[in-house]
Amino acid sequence: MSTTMRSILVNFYWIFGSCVFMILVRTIVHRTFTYIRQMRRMTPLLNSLDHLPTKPIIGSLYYLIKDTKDFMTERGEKVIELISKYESAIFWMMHVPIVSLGKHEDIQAVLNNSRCSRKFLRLLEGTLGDSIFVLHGEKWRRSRKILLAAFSPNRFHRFFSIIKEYSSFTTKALELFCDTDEIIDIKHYILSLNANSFVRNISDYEINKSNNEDIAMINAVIEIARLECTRFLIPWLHPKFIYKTYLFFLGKLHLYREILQLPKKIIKERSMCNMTRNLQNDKIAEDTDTASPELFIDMLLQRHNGDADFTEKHIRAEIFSVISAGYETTAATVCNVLLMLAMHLEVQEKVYDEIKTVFGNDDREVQIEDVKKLVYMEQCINETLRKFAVIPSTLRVHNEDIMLSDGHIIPAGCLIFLGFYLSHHDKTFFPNADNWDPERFSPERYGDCKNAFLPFGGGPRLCIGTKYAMASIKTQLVHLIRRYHFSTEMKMQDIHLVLDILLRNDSGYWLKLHSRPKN
Ligand code: HEM
Repeated sequence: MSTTMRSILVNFYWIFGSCVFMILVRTIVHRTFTYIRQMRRMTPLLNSLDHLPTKPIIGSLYYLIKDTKDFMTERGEKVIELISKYESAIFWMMHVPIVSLGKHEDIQAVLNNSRCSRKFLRLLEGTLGDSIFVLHGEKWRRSRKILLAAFSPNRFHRFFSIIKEYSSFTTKALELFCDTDEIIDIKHYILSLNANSFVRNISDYEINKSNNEDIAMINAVIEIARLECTRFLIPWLHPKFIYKTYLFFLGKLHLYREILQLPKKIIKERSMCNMTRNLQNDKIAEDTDTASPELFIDMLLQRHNGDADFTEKHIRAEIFSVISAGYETTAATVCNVLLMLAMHLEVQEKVYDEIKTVFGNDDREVQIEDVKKLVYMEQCINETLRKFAVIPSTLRVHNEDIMLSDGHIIPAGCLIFLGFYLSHHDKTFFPNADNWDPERFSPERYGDCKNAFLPFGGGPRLCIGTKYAMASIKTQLVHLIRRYHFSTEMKMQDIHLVLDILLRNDSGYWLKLHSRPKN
């Protein structure tokens, strides 16, 4: 290399290096000043709220780590233990203040405030991309409109036949363990039932059990939820670069590639299928262009065709988000209900009697009309969603001050933690809240606790899958309980709850299956 060339290169490196350094210093200085300015305004308002125990620098995180053998699995209980002592309180995740709300009036006031956003979820961009969870404003409205259309009750007929198909397949697969002494963890069967039926419902795609990639994506969703939660609790992991380095050292970077494989395959297979159909039949092509398509994936593809800004990346993000929001929440609820029924045999018999009343001695298929008639079963599902709120909390940010019911003010820009779990354990509405008692949701008593029961959130961002989830859970339970009587040796105190984005039971769902008398 000539000397001139070398000196040009050296100069280039110097200039480039200095620029990067300047940008870095500018960013740090800018962030520090913004933080100090924000804190100056926030501190007097925050000081009027109760404070969770805090240590310098590390904040309340110290109390989550203290006496903890495994931060990943024990933090759920610790967070709940810490914040459940207060109706509203402030806790510091290192330098970030978070206001925790547990009173339903306050939670609902924030949920109903359409100006509260989930900006913090930008953190999850790497995982969720530009999907409904991360979007706001007009883009969020458009995404929500598509999802509401895709999951509207007039499409339930199609959903039902798929859920029925997989439920009866699972019921048959469990035959192997019936009337044996074997105790099985039902979770794997229920997860697979829900993953398969959910993906088929949104896209017609069949998860290939022999294909490791499909299964890897499903498993990766669970692991990523745990990692993202750790990232949220430790603000030093918020910058993308640091988080990626952290993942690299944990050997977990591949998970983020894995989760996109299934959406990619779904899009490819569906696009090819639509192309073949259109070639074969021009009439169908016309229909797909004008009418509202049947499947969620087709709705996304239609939008993709008519909107240059809605790229394939957006479709992947939407598919991934809806799969992660839909299948595991529903599966966890089915498992929780089965475990509760196995622990409370007299309640299980009442549910069985109700199934017999609705279906008679007939082993006929479940119809949509049947779902409404399963009133007592719904009480059991609601009580389970109360006690084990699958989504135990959510977060919001607001750019204006908010006044709480007790007159305290949450300053603008502060992260707000909405504790559905705390509201579900409020003793004013749910006496003996630790007990599992479906009678709380009996028609006579439901009015007393309705407002404090928020398993699907509320306000403009109310869960889109509320009706779908309830119908799906009931259908699965009918198939299983009609065929098997469940028992367990597990006790309430054996259930170990782990918190990430969902609240999971980490101890498994260990059940024994006994056959019911055939009609
Ligand atoms: C038992 C099952 C389920 C529970 C407990 C549940 C719970 C929730 C909760 C609490 C929220 C509000 C989160 C927030 O306000 O930040 C939510 C939002 C959402 N849920 Fe569900 N969900 C369930 C099933 C489903 C299903 C089956 C779908 C599939 C369609 C779904 C799709 C969504 C979507 C897309 C949102 C975001 C809505 C938005 O931001 O506008 N969920 N869910």
